[in-house]
Amino acid sequence: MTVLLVEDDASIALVITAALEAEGFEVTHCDTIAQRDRLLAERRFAALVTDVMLPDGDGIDSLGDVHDRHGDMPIVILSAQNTLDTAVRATDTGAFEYFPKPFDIDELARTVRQAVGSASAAPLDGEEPIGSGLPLVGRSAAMQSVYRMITRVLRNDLTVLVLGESGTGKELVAEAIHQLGHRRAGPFIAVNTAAIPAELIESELFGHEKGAFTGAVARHLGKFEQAAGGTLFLDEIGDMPMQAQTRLLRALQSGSVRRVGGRDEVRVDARIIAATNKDLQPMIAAGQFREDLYYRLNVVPIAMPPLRERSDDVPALARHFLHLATTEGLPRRYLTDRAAILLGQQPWRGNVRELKNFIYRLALLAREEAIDIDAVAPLLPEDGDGPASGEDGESFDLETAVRRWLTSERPAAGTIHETALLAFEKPLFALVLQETGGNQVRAAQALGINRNTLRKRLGELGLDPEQFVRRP
Ligand SMILES: Nc1ncnc2c1ncn2[C@@H]1O[C@H](COP(=O)(O)OP(=O)(O)OP(=O)(O)O)[C@@H](O)[C@H]1O
Repeated sequence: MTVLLVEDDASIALVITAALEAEGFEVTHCDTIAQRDRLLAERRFAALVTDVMLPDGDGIDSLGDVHDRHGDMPIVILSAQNTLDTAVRATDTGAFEYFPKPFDIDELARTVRQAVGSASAAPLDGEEPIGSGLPLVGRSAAMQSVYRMITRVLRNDLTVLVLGESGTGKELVAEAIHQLGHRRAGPFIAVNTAAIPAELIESELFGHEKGAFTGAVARHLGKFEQAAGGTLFLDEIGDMPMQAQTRLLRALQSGSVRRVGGRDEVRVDARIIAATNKDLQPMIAAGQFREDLYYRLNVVPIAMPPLRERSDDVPALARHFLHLATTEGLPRRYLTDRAAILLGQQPWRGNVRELKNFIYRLALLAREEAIDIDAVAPLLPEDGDGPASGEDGESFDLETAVRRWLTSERPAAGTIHETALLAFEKPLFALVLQETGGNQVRAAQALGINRNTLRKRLGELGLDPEQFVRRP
């Protein structure tokens, strides 16, 4: 993957090139806006990194519609003018990140890597490898705040608390911090504290000595020790029993653990990332979560937005998962824009996890290579809020009715239009006949069809006009 670097200061360009190459990129370097535009017209780049003050103009103002034309190419802007104005102008271009000079060169390189990772859900045109770089997909403003927070903790060992509803990607964030951070050579150990029986939590986390309790046939290293040199991810921290919370707090405070049944304190060298989908504040108030533990863990909070608050990420996520499904042996499929929009309108109460499962199901069941709304709609959960309503209530009702019909009938692909018209005709004719009191001549006139056609269709649909005749 090649990054286009526009920087007229040769020494800065050299340093940035080295850092980007260390991140695994190839770099094409140029000094001017004119060269930049020529290169952009010629080929695709994974990202554009540009200075602002260039010999032939302003690197931001000259961007014009570059972002529109290269929608999936992140733009990273470097500037010596640390004014709010430059920052705002940079953001207006759709830039992924704005770096005031002087900046941390490694952070810049990682941000580019991350930006490319997040843009990697580009349409399946086969040009951009998907899944490289950061595994997190989504370029919404909400996710950019998340990325910014991630970049801030990569070079330190500050404890991170990832908060958010189930399925929003909390574990993925923990993995990203580990993978991109300075502990990446060490292990990433994840432990779901909610899944371990209360009486086993301590031995799971801190280990036990041989004979510490019945069944402890050998010494066992706990997760803290297993994570030495790496990262320990404590998931579902809000579900931890009180006693284990106390032990955990002690370990965090002292920086050491004692194995169950052991005497010695063993120093721990693990970066701690905790996560929960619980709202800890009320739990603290109710005495269910230790306040001091909360402050220990909540050094750097990262709040994961629910998917419904960043629905502009849904199409990219959906396409990303379709691609993943292909790599796992499911047939190659792609989403039409209409289908992607329909997906973006769903509430996704189970967040990204629900969307992911849905897309895998879709990839499995869709018969056509192009997945359009007719393939999506029948699989949508029934309790979904459905597409946003139109201005007037009636069009909304109709849309809902059609969607319900699609869900319940599930007509075979290739027959939907015909089946839908048949399904629609019957109640329509019945209603009009009801209005005309079974008078077929007036009904045909109102419908604007030939009387004989109406009669024939009524026969085919099994509708007896007699039943609508009003009797005194
Ligand atoms: N931004 C994203 N880009 C790509 N995949 C994502 C993203 N967010 C979540 N996923 C995927 O969605 C699934 C759920 O994510 P994850 O397990 O990280 O959620 P979680 O918030 O930890 O959930 P829980 O609270 O239930 O443990 C995973 O398969 C993950 O890979």
